Parts: sequence; structure tokens; C-alpha cells
Amino acid sequence: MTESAIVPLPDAAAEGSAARAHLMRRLLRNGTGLAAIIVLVLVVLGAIFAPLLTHADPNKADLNSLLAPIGPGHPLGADAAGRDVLARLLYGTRFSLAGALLATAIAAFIGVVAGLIAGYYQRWFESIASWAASLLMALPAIVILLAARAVLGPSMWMSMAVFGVLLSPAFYRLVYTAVVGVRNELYVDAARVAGVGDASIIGRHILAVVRAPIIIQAAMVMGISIAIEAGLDFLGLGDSSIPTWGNMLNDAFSKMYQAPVLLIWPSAAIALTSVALVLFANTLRDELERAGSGGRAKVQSTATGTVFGEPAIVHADEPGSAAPILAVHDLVVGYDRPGGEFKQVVNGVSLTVRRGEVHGLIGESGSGKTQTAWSILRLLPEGGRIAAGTIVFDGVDLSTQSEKQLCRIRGRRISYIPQEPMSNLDPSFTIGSQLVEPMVVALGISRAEAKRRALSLLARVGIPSPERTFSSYPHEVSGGMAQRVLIAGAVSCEPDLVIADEPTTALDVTVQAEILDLLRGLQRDLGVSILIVTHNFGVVADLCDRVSVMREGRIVESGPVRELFRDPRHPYTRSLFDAILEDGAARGALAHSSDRHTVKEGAR
Ligand SMILES: Nc1ncnc2c1ncn2[C@@H]1O[C@H](COP(=O)(O)OP(=O)(O)OP(=O)(O)O)[C@@H](O)[C@H]1O
Repeated sequence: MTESAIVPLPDAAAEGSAARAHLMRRLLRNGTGLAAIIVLVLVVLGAIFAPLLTHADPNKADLNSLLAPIGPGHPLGADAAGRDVLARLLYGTRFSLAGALLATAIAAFIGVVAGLIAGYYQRWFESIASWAASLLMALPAIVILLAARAVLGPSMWMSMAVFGVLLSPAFYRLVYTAVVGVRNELYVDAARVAGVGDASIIGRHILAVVRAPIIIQAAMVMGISIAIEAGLDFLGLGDSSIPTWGNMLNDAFSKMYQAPVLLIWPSAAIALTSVALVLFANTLRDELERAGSGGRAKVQSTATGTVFGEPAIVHADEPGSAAPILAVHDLVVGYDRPGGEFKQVVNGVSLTVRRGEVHGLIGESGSGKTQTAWSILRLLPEGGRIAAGTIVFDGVDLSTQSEKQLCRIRGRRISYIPQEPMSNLDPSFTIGSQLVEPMVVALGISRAEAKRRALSLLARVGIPSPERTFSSYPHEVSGGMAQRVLIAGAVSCEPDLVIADEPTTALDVTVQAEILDLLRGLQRDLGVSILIVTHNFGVVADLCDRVSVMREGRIVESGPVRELFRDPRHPYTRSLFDAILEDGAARGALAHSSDRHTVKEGAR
């Protein structure tokens, strides 16, 4: 493959509008979302087309129609002043929605701007903004609204503006928390380093993250504002000269015994609109959560299909290579998503580990190395499954084995060394018992024999006082010691294959080197095959015979380590080398396996 064969990812704008269209489709497919959208659209259309839907004047009193019942002249009847209820309801929708929109807009403006600035810059602005938000939240809203009415007069607009200020902490807290969560992300740092100004970073990188929560919060706040505005009018604290749902409720309440039906229309409008807004917000949040990973997975797998769909580059093996102990072929692994989507994380991996060989699986973070390793052990986390491919271990396809059959293989014939030694030892049991138990079960030997073997293994993995460590609890040993214990455990049942998932990542540098030495020595003495997952070419050069380079769920290049170091052919492999080697070029010819240290130095 040449550089020119790399197809650029779809541009962000096109991707964004496709994602929005996809989200809209999902919302419409969701029963609750669809019902909420229908109600809201009808309410908005009613408000916009009020003059077309009724010719009656909402404020015109008619002494001949006092409390007129439902009939041709008044489709929803007339109120105590003879005003047409349908006209008041439709025009009232305009005022009620506009009042709620005003409150929401003011709350969102103050809250979002303050949240972005406080979250991004922190320091004194954050102190003041957080203090102000706490103060506003502590104020009793209804008392403030009453005071505002007394000072500013009975204006619905003023009341809603004041209410908007009181609601602004709801946006402030949401945005502040979100911004603090992303302000130290690497991509934000990268933008800073690239010289992008603060305003652009906030506008492009940070606002994008908080946009969806803001929309959800706005829908919620609008529902609350409609209810509060109606409540104020109902209490007679609003502007009685304009038709609003709250004023209608107030009028109807005074004639509750003569014409109870008058209460139904404004109550239904308030309840339906508020509930529709809240349900819309909830459904939007749920769908965004689902789309978050699923949507990205789709884009990723499309990109993967076009960019890395070509077969892996395979370097020829040296003559006389041993027979394979493990052959993974076209492995596809993924996770089922709630919407029925399948997020593919391993996209057709094939790799072969030969008997007695150390095989490195290298790639950047998230390339699917761990998922591949866990698939071989059939230990994928919940929701994960092998969708296609075979995993043939010593002639047996592990992908089709039952759990019972796998239990006979795991720990006995294939063992595992994890990344985090401490969290993989049970703190409630002594190290000795954690080593003895598996041997008793797997090898069918006595406890005394298992103890003897455990002590000799502890000595073999370089633990200075095996007896003491044997009776220690995990918290009593260091991370390096714990990893040695786990390595002892991994080889205790004489497996054919050890899968080591970044076994040195959690350890400090000197201990890393010792652990690599230990693995090399054990591999040589026991003849065990090792599949080692790593993102470090130094480890590959130090330890491995063959290596597979992984990117975005695929193997892009594989072969003997010396060949691959001498002649990396895939652009991605070369870019990995360029990233670790000074001056971007490999250093001369590489040594034979006996000289692996030379290679290691070059790689570091
Ligand atoms: N439980 C999960 N549900 C959904 N996707 C997951 C899950 N676990 C991992 N993934 C995804 O699988 C992909 C591959 O992850 P994997 O852990 O195999 O990467 P890796 O190459 O081992 O990276 P690292 O070196 O960081 O461990 C990632 O995109 C990750 O987001």
C-alpha cells in the first residue's frame, strides 16, 4: 500500500450533519420521543397559525356569550367574560411559550457563558461564579418573583426574565462540570500547543462537548418555566391583559362550579406541553448516550474498511520455524449496543504463534490488542462477543468450545499475565494459597506437593525470601514482586501458551527490565510460547521472535522481529518507528536474537 492509497476520513461537517440526521431518525423511531415531538410540533403550529385557526379575538368580551357552552360559535365554549376559549388558548400558547422561551434563553445565556469561562479559566472567576450560583440557588424563587412584581409591576416578561436569572445556576453547574472534565484532554492541549486561541478552543472543542447536555437542560427548563409562568398567572401575579394559559386557569377557577370544563383546556395545554418537553429531553439524552459509541463505531468501521481493508503485510518466516500452537484466523470481535448495532473492535485479525516462540502484538492504545488477547481466552467483558473467525489452539477451535471445555484449557494450557498485578491478586488470601489452589485443581497434586512447587517457583521468579512471601498477603509485597508472583502463577500449571497483557506497564523502569529478563529466562527454560501485548517496541526488540503490528482492529504487518525492524513496509509501522527512533530512521542492520539488547537500545 502506498501513502496515496490512504483515504481521508469524512470531513467533520459532513460527519456532524450525518450524525444529527441519524439521531433524528432514532428519536422518531422511539415511541416516547415521537409522541413528545408530535405534541410539541402541534403546540408550536397552533401558536404560529392561531389567526388562521380561529377568527375570534381572544380579548373581545361578549355579554351575549357569558359562559357559552361548546357550540358552533365557540368550539371550546366562552369564558365568564364571553371571550372565545379556543382563541384564548391558541393566542395564549404564543404568550406562554414566548415567556418560557425568554426565561430559558436568559438562564442558558448566563449559565453557559459563566460555566464556560469559569470551567476553562478557573481561578477568581470560578470562585465568584460558583459563589453567585450557590447564592441564586439558595434564594426562594417565589419570594424573589413576588418582590420583582412589586417593584417592576405585573409584567409577564419581567417576571420571566427574573426567573431566567434564578434558573441560570442549572446551566452553570452543568456546563462548568463538563468543561472541567474536558479542559485537560489531550486534544485541548494539542490545540493550545498548535497556537489555537482560547476563544476558538472554547467555541470548537469545548462547546461541542456541552452542546447536547445544554439542549437537554433547555428542554427541561422550558417545561419548568411554562409551569411556573402559569402558576404566577394563576395566583393573579401576572399580567391579566394578555391571554396566557395561567390567566385562563385563573379565570376558570373562579367559575369552577358553573363551568368546570373551562379548567380542562388550559390545564391540558400546560400539562401536555410540560410533559412533552421533559420526555423529549429524556429521550434525547438516552439516544445521545446510545449513539455516542455506536455512531462513532460506525464511522470508525467505515474508515477501517477503506483505509486498512487491505491484507496485512507478512514478512517471510525463517526456514525451520516451529509448528503453530495458536492460529487466529479472521477474528471479528465486537459489542452489541442497545439499539441493535454491533460495535466492531477487532476487524478480521489473523495471527500465528509458534511453539516456543515469543510473539509480540504491538499497536497504539485502542487498536484492539487486549480485545484480541481476551478473545483467545474467551474472556471478553459483558456484551462482547466473537462474531466471526477461528481461534485454533493446538488443533482445537476455542471459538466454538463450551465454557466447561474452556475451563480445562484456561489456566492449565493457556495462562494469563495481567497488566495490573496488584488488582489481580485477591487481598483476602495469602499469596501462597493463591498459588497452591490452582495447582491442586489443575494438576491434581496434593497441597504439600503444590506448596513445594510454589516455593520453588517463587525462588525461580526471583523472590528473595519465598517462605515469607508465600505466607504474605498481597498488600505486603511491592508491585514488582506481585507481578513476579503472577508470573509464577501463570507458569505453575506448565501451560503451552502464556498471554501477557502489557505485563510491565504498571511497573517502574528498572523493575520492567527485570520482569522482561524473567520472562525471557522462563521462556527459554520451559519452552513455553508467549503472546505478549505491548505498545513498546523496546519490549518487542528485547523479547520477541515475531511481531504483529495492529491498528484499528487489524493486523497491518507481521513477521520476524529482525525482518520487521530492518524493513518496515507498512506506513503505520514506519510511523511507529519514526515516533521512537531519533532522526526518524532505523539504525543500521539489526543483530541476531543473541544480540537483542543491541536492537533494544536502538529502539529506545
Ligand atoms: N467493554 C467494551 N465495550 C465497548 N467497547 C470496548 C469495550 N472494551 C474495549 N472497547 C473498545 O475496543 C477497542 C479496543 O480496545 P483494546 O482495549 O483492545 O485496545 P488496546 O489496543 O489493548 O489499547 P490499550 O493499549 O490502551 O489497552 C477500543 O476502541 C475500546 O474503546
